[in-house]
Amino acid sequence: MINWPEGYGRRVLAKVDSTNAEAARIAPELAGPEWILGLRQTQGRGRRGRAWVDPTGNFAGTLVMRPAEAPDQVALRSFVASLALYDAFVAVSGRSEGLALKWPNDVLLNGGKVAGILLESAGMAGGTVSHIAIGIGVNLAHAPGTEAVETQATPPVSLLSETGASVTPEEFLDVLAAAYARWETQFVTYGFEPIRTAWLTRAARIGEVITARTTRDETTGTFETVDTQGNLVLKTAKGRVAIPAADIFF
Ligand SMILES: O=C(O)CCCC[C@@H]1SC[C@@H]2NC(=O)N[C@@H]21
Repeated sequence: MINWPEGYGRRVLAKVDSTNAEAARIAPELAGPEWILGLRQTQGRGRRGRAWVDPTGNFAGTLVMRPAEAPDQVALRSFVASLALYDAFVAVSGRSEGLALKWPNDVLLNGGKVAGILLESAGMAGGTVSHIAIGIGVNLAHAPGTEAVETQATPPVSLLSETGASVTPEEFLDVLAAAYARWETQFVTYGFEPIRTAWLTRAARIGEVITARTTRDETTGTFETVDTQGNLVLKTAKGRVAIPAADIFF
């Protein structure tokens, strides 16, 4: 273990249903932030109720924390985690070429999805959440087949296939945890603005026409920015639209 960040716990499980489910189980007893790594995950879950396919050799991990914060503040952690992932990929592959962040919380490598984040929070008490689970899945060694993803979704790729970098989940955790701790310190010290600025410099398709799709509707427009609440801002024929949650299609 190299440079493990002070104050963060680390547990490695040989087999788990979902590291996010494990996070919810251990949250009540938590003394401080804790990383959970699942070497084998049998019921990985993705965003919007989708399953997350997790072949052995890929990274499945969750950071569980109990910040005394309101839900809207907590939700901004997906940008913190995206930046940490970006830095971790640069550290393990030695390059930033081809890396980009896709709103709200995917990492792209050479145009394919190499990592996704599922942020879950629970248990409001006195206006703050009782815990958050930042679940991170990284295709280190294997990309799931395109049959595992929706039509028109960004095709999955793996770090190994795109860069030749062979990294174990444990090695990736060490690098990711250190990177996350650095961005988390920025966030709690200076707020969302430096995170937002850094995220935008790494954003995919900024200034281009994209489509944001929810279960109810679809909006197409020019990707202008991400606002101070983390919303996607599209310039459309009807004016500017701020979108809090959606899937993006290029
Ligand atoms: O849909 C997405 O892009 C988000 C995928 C998140 C998957 C990770 S794997 C570790 C953690 N545990 C889960 O059950 N899901 C997340």
